[in-house]
Amino acid sequence: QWDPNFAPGRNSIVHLFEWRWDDIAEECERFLGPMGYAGVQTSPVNENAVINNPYRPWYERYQPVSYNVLTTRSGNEQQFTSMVRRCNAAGVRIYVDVVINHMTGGGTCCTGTGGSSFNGGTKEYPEYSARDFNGPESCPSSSGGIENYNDPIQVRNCELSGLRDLAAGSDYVRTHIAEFLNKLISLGVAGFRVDAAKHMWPGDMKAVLDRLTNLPTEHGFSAGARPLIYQEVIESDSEPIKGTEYFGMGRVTEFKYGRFLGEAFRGKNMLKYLVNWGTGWGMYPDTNSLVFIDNHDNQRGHGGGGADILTFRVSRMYKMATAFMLAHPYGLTRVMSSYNWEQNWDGGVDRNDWIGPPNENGNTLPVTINPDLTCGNGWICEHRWRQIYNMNRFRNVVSGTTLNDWWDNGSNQIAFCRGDKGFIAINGDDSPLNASLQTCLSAGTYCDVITGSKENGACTGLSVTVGSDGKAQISLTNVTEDPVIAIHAESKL
Ligand SMILES: O=C(NCCCOc1c(-c2ccc(O)c(O)c2)oc2cc(O)cc(O)c2c1=O)[C@@H]1CCCN1C(=O)/C=C/c1ccc(O)c(O)c1
Repeated sequence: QWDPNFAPGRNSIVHLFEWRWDDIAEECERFLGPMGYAGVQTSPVNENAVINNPYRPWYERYQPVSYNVLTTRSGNEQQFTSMVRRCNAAGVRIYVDVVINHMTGGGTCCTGTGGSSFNGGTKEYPEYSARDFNGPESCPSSSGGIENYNDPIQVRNCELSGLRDLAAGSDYVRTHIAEFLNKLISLGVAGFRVDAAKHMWPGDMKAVLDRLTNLPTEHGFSAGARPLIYQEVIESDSEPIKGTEYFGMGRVTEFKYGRFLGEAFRGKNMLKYLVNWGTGWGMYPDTNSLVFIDNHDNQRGHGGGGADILTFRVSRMYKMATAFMLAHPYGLTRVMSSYNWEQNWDGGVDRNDWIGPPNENGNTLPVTINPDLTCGNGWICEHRWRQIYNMNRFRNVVSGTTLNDWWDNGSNQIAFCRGDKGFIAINGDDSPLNASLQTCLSAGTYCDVITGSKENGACTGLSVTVGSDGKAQISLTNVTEDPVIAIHAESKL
């Protein structure tokens, strides 16, 4: 269902992509809890195929081998269980990325990350055998693979990029998947990101989710709470399958969000048009949508969104777009937290888009924290960038308010209030913004949370003086590092 089961006062999920369980547990206690983040999306927790060619790619996590063996390069069941408890105790929920549409590739063989044997060729896995998979009787394509994305039957019943396609119509498969998800719920997980949901019949998805238990009260959930579900559906204007088919089971990833914001902040669309951002732009209703600037797939240049997706590599635009996302009331927000890899552009394609997490001989490196609170060992930690973690707090302070007092200069300078709790101004023009604007805040001096924070009763960055009429002189040159000003009720001196 659609409610994230967040602890009070928290609003955003962070995708700690490929992080180890021990590191997530530490991060919940030392950073995410104290900074007011609401939850973590983890990488898949169940055993996956060990792929050595290319060497241990990120997408090996998306080739399941077993549901019963919770051992991956992020850690084992004991470490996962401990992490969920520690994060829940810190007020941070855990959402697991679950891959339930398929198992490994047909050519993949023979050992999983937990040591299990399997054979993709013969469709033999520890818990599944050939009869549990779709074959020619249900897949209409000659190759057995998805050949035509305009045929919803092929998209659901044929093999996605060669991956063995589970027959989710079978009672055994539905029950086995539900047992896997219920095991995770018993460990304290608050919900699931359902990978490749577009490739599952909505009816099969519903049959599985109807088998799920309530969230256990001993993990701090209210009685009768149901797991949050958000389903990955990469829509395309030309494809018949739409996210709305999946609204009945939970939220759906809204890929238009990152595409449109990428276009706008890259200057392909004027920021003034963001005045009706949300359903006004044809995006899903607020309660059905899970929104993000980029994700693990489209930050690599493919998947839903193409070349306009903003990532950590274009950090100035990325921070502007993220500030807008976290300030705006629309959608359940997810912040991407990436690792670095050296791109190798060759004819418009990154030949290195497969590269897995920082590692030594396939063992994922721990996340190290530098004295300036940034991460080392190749982890980018966007969620630890001051402009982003301060805007996460902004989102918490303004929660429950609407968007009001929109202002723009007719092109790329915009500003708006959130009730009487927060105010943001963004300058996307190549000329300075210098105007007296309505901030909707009470008179006083406020710390700008983009250039700094309010610490020990003082502003470490710029401060803004609001008059008794709620107006303030907002001055944003276009050459500053971050052409954004944000102030809120808790950044007042
Ligand atoms: O070229 C590739 N794949 C073919 C084009 C991308 O198609 C895939 C899509 C896909 C792409 C676009 C769509 O509109 C769509 O409906 C599905 O979803 C997947 C989901 C998985 O769990 C595992 C996969 O291997 C894929 C996949 O290969 C490379 C090599 C194998 C993995 N992979 C990839 O590119 C892996 C991509 C991938 C993996 C996990 C994800 O959650 C995801 O969104 C994409």
